[in-house]
Amino acid sequence: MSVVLWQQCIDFLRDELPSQEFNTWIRPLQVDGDQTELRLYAPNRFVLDWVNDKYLNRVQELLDDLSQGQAPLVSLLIGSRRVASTVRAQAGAPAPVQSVAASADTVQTASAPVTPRTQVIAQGFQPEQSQGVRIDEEDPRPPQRADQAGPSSPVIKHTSYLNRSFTFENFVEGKSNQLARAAAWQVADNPKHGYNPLFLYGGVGLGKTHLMHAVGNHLLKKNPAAKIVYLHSERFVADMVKALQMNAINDFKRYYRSVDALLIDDIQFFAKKERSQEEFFHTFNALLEGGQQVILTSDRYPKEIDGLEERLKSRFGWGLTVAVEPPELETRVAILMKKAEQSRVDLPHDAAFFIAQRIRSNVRELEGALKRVIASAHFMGRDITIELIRESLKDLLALQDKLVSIDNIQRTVAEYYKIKVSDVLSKRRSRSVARPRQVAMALSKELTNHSLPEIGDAFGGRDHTTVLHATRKIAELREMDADIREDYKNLLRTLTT
Ligand SMILES: Nc1ncnc2c1ncn2[C@@H]1O[C@H](COP(=O)(O)OP(=O)(O)OP(=O)(O)O)[C@@H](O)[C@H]1O
Repeated sequence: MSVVLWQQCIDFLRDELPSQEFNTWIRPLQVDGDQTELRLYAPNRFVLDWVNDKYLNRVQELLDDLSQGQAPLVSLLIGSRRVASTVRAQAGAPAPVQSVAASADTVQTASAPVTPRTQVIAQGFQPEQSQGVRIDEEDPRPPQRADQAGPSSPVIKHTSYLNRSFTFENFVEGKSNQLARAAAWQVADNPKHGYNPLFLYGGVGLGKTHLMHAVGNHLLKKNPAAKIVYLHSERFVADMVKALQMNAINDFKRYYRSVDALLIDDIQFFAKKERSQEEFFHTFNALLEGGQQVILTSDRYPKEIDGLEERLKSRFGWGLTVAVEPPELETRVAILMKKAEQSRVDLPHDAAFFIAQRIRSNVRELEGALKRVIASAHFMGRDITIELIRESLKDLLALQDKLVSIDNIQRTVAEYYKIKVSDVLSKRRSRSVARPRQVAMALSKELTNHSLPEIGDAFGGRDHTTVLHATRKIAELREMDADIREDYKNLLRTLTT
């Protein structure tokens, strides 16, 4: 009964919270219980503390409302270990918190510290030539470390593929990546915390790979002998196929199970590759059981990756799953300033602001634009000014302007809210039309270089004060109303990528 109640409760939370928050904190909670008790299992302490702090009161309120005052006792636990608090949900009453004794745990174990005595970093597994193909699903031999693998071991190229410039120091923190950075830092600095696997997800070029490498680099700094393996998931698949062809699958298994930390990028590429998923599943389990750290990235939330086995999706949720969002304007400016500083280039603040205002899609594009500007300044022997930026990014800026015309914004908003463009332009004042119109005006102000009177004109000849009012109203609602916040974010993404 309490589980059913919980399902109803999360439906409300899904509506109330921005999807990133919901996915990070509420979705990973597992649940069981009976008439009198509802047990919520957080995958680790980080999630537990956060949920306890931020959402438990609301959960109690909802449960109380839904059960008409008959809410069950709510316990928050890590895995199956009772480490936190038991909270009696009572309508209208503040939540009393009592300590509960610890019981034996079963699930999440902390990852081991990086073990010394292994060679540096290898990008991937290189099988020796051998004849025939024999596929052993399970290798009965215990995993060996790469340096213990003996003369018949695969040839492992000890080449560093970690990008040494992707460090925490070079990573600019902002609202959009704060949580991901904090989680990555925890893993890097204190791998015993048990955030294993760390799963970072988000759109292209937003810093997932950078953060992943930052963890690897930090682990290496603490222990230069650690074996940190970074690779793209396509490389894992290719290695596996090669190992199968060369009858070296057991070496493959041993190799990947011998690492101190395995960093795999863009795991959405595993989708629909069943054999690779199978192999990865065993590797992943072996590493987790051995307390070795796993870090994964993907372009979307794991449960939303089509063609990925359920058991993998569910195991990814054992650790910590965090989103990296597109950076907001201030962070984009800070990133540009940082990159310019790294290149020892003098970038005036107004020039950085100008670029950041126009290039909004992702950090990779932002970096690309800055590189072009720096190259132009260098070749022409000129300082970086807004004029120089306009010249060197002419095509890019023209494209951006074209993409985000007021027209396009009106069409996109109308489509999003399932209303007609003519409604957006009309004088109708009903909420279902007026709010989307205000959103479209606010987006036009943010995404185009048109003045308030020009925007007013484009919206059926309205006064500039109406546009001003709309932008202020939407800014206020984005702070207070999760739906509008989410809508605005989705529309921004659609219009700028
Ligand atoms: N917050 C940041 N501070 C500094 N540099 C950043 C930040 N975010 C991203 N970058 C830079 O942007 C570029 C792209 O980042 P990265 O490769 O990590 O993106 P990604 O999210 O892994 O994208 P993809 O999914 O395409 O692999 C890198 O050069 C990285 O250093």
